[in-house]
Amino acid sequence: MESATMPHDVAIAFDHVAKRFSRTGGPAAISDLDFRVRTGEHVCVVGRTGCGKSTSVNLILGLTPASAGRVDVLGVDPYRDFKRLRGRIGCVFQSDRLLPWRTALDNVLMPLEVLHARNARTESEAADLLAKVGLAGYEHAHPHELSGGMRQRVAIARALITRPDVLIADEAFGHLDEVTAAALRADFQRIAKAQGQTVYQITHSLDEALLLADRILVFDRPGRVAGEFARAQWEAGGARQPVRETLRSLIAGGEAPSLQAVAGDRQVA
Ligand SMILES: Nc1ncnc2c1ncn2[C@@H]1O[C@H](COP(=O)(O)OP(=O)(O)OP(=O)(O)O)[C@@H](O)[C@H]1O
Repeated sequence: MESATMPHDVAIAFDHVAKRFSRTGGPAAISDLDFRVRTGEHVCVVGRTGCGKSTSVNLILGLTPASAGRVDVLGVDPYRDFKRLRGRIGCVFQSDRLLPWRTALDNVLMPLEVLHARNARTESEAADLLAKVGLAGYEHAHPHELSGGMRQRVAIARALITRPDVLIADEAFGHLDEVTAAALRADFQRIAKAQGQTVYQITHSLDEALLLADRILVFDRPGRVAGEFARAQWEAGGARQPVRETLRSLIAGGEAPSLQAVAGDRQVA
């Protein structure tokens, strides 16, 4: 069902969402998540282990229902009406999840096959995408012939092949060596920005969040937003390190010093 109240410039909305896995009570995985992601915005979510980051991804993907509140993705309730979101959300996870018996090109084309949209034109688009992520010439390689970083590049191309409105990345670069991760992050951001995609990215790396995000959300246990920062806040002269420290403090679950106080300590204008 189309949401009547969802503004057009909002791609993802969590409206006081709670999630419990046990029907008989038990602790909440998410207690009260309330935030919006604007169309075309790149939001990175950070937070300590068990604060509900992956559960929020599963809610966006309609894999599990909210216990209370409302999740809205592109004006659609993803749990009740996921068929309306098919092809509109691309995902990259920590493990590449490639099918080992398929070539790189055939792995990229998988989402289109599910949509019955594989044809000569889309095959050529898949080859172009592989080239965009630096894999020209590897179209017919199988996953076992590729390095971990190359396999993750195939997974990124697969996430992009349907030209999704929303890209989800859940620890997508976390297991790669720093040089490979840096190159992949740059390509991922360049392509997503060029295509105007909304990105919802989970990461454990503050450097990654500060590099890629337009806005950073800090989650705390059990599943609530403990703080948020917009790029302008850490790009202001000298503010990057104070923001970093505030993020660290929020993630640790301690009392977060006010950003102004931290900046003031360091005599930041
Ligand atoms: N299918 C499930 N059944 C029961 N409990 C679950 C399930 N999935 C997650 N949880 C619980 O929900 C809470 C949040 O888990 P989640 O995986 O979303 O956290 P996370 O922030 O992604 O953690 P991490 O950073 O370690 O990946 C945890 O307490 C976890 O044990």
